[in-house]
Amino acid sequence: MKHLAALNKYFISYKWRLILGLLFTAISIVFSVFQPIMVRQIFDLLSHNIDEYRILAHTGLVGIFRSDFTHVLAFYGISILIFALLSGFFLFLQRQTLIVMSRHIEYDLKNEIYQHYQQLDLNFFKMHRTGDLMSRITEDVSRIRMYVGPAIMYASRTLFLMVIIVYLMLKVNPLLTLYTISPLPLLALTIYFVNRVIHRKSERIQSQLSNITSIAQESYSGIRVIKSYIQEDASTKHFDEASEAYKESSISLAKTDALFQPAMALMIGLSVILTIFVGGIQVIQGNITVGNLAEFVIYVNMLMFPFASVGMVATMVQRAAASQQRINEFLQIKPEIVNTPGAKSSQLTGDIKLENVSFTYPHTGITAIKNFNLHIKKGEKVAVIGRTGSGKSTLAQLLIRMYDPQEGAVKMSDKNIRELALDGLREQISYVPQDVFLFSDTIANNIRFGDPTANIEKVQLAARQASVEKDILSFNQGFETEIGERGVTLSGGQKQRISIARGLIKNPNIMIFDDCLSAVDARTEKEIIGNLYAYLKDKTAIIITHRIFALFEFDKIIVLEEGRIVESGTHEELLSLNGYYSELYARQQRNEEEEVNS
Ligand SMILES: Nc1ncnc2c1ncn2[C@@H]1O[C@H](COP(=O)(O)OP(=O)(O)OP(=O)(O)O)[C@@H](O)[C@H]1O
Repeated sequence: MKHLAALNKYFISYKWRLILGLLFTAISIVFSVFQPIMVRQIFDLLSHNIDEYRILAHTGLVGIFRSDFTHVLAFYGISILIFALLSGFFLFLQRQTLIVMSRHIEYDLKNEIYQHYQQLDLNFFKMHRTGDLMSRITEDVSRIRMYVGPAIMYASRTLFLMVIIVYLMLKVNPLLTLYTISPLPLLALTIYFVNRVIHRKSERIQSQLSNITSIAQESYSGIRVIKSYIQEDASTKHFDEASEAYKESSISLAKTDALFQPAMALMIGLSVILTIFVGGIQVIQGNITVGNLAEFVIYVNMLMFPFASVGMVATMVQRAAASQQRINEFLQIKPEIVNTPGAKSSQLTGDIKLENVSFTYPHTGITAIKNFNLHIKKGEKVAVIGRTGSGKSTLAQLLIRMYDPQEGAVKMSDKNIRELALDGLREQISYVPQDVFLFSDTIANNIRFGDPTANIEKVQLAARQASVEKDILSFNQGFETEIGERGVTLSGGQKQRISIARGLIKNPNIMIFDDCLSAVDARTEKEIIGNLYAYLKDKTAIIITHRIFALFEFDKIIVLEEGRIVESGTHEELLSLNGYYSELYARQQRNEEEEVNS
C-alpha cells in the first residue's frame, strides 16, 4: 500500500476535482435516500386510511376520498421521480469529476513514465525487455487508473451510503438494523474471494493472449523464412496450441463469471427474506410500521451493490499497489549519463582526443576498449577498421557519450565531454548508426529527423548527397512516400542511404559513420564517397568500416583488435606493414577482380 503514496502528488494537483467529486457523491446519496422515506410514508398513509376507506366504500363519499388519495399518491410519485432525477444528475456530476480526474492522472502518469524512459541511458534498455517497458506504461497504468477513479468512487459511495442508511435504520429499529446488515460483510467477503479467482484467471488469459500476439507477430515478420523452410504447418500447429490454451482458460473464466451474478442475487434474496421475516415480526409486535418494513427492504437493496463493491475495491487497490510498485521501480532508476553540475555547451571545432580510455560493459563485463589513446585533429578524416567485435562501435558510443568510460577521458576541443552539456554535445555530432532505424512515417520526415526545421530543398539535397534521391523519386509519392509496416518496403541499401541522409542534414562539425555502407553496391558506394568528399571538406569525420575505401584519402586509418589500436597510419603506411590491413586489402582486391571477371 505504501507504494500508492507516489500518487498523492496527483491527488493534490487535482484536489478540486476530487473534493467536488466527493461532494457530488454525498449530495447524490442524500437525494437517493428520499425514495425509501417516501415509500414508507405512502405505505403508512395507505395502512392508516384503509379502514376509513372500507367504511366509506358503500357510501357516496368514497369518490371524494379516492380523488383526494389519488392526488396524494401523485404528489409522492412525482416527488420520488424528482428526487431520483436529482440523485441521477449528481451521480452524473460525480462521474464527470472523479472519472475525468482518473483519466487526467492516467495521462500524466503515462507521460511521466515515457519522459523518464527518454532520460534513461542505453544500459537500462539493454537490461530490460521491451515488453516489460511497454506493459508498465500500458497495463500497469490502467490498473492505477482503476484505483484513482472507480475504486475511489465506489469506496466513497459505499461509505456515505452506509453512514446515512445505517443512521436512518438505527433511528427506526436497532434490532432489525442488525439483522438486515449482518449478511452484508459476508457478501463483501464472498465477492472479494470470487474476484480474486476471476483476477487470477484473467491474468493467465492476458499472458496467453500476449503469447498468441507475439507468435502471430513473429510469424508475420518472419513469413519469408517460414515459407522458404516450408514450416507453415509447424507454425500453424504452434499457434493452434497457444490458441487452445487461451480458449480453455477463457471458458474456465466464463464459468466463474457466470457464478458471480447468481451468487449476488442469492445474497440479496436471502437478506431481503431475513429483513421481511424479522421485520414482519416487529410489525406484528407493533415496534415498527408496515412503511418501515418497505423502507428497510429498499435500504437492503440500496446497500447490496456498494457492499459487493467493497470486495472489488479491495482487489483494485491490491492490484494498483502491485502495479505502482513496478512503476516506482523504474521511476526510481536514475540515468547514469547526466549533465554534471556546471556543465556548459561549448562550440566544438572537431578536435577529438581519447586519453587512456578503458571501457567495460557493466552488465556483461566485456572490456570493449582498453587503454585507448587517439588524437584526431580538426578536419581530419579517420577510418576505423577491425574484425567484428573489436570495439569499433563502442568507440563511437563513447564519443557521443552513450556510455562513460570507467578510466581515462574523452576530450573534444580539449574539454572532457563529461563537462559539456549533453544535448549540446550530441547536437554537434552526427552519428549514423550501424543498425538503421526508420520510423513509420514519410521518407521526408525520416530524413528531417536530423534537422526538424529543414525545408524540402534541404531534405532533397541531403538525399542527393547520400545518393538516394533517384530511388526516392522513383516511388509514386516521392519524398512523401510512407515507409514502414503500412508503406513501401525499402531495400537494405535504400534504408542505409536514407539513414545517411538523416545524418548529413544535421550538418555539424563532427560526423561518425558506423559501418553504414555495408548494404550498398560498389558503384553506389563510390558515388556516395564522391559526394562525401565535398561535404566533409571542413568537418572531422570518423568512418567505421569493414571495407577499405581506397579512393578516399584518409588522414589516418586505425586498425582495432580486442579494443586496442594495433595498426595506425595512412593507406600506404599500413600496406607496407603487411598486417591485418594489407591482408584485408589484398582479399578485397581479389574479390573485386573476381566480380569483374564473372
Ligand atoms: N551493449 C553491449 N553490452 C555488452 N557488450 C557489448 C555491447 N555492445 C557490444 N558489446 C561487446 O563489446 C565488444 C565490442 O563490440 P563492438 O560492437 O564495439 O564491436 P565492433 O567492432 O563494432 O563489431 P562489428 O564490426 O561486428 O559491429 C564485443 O565483444 C561485443 O560483444
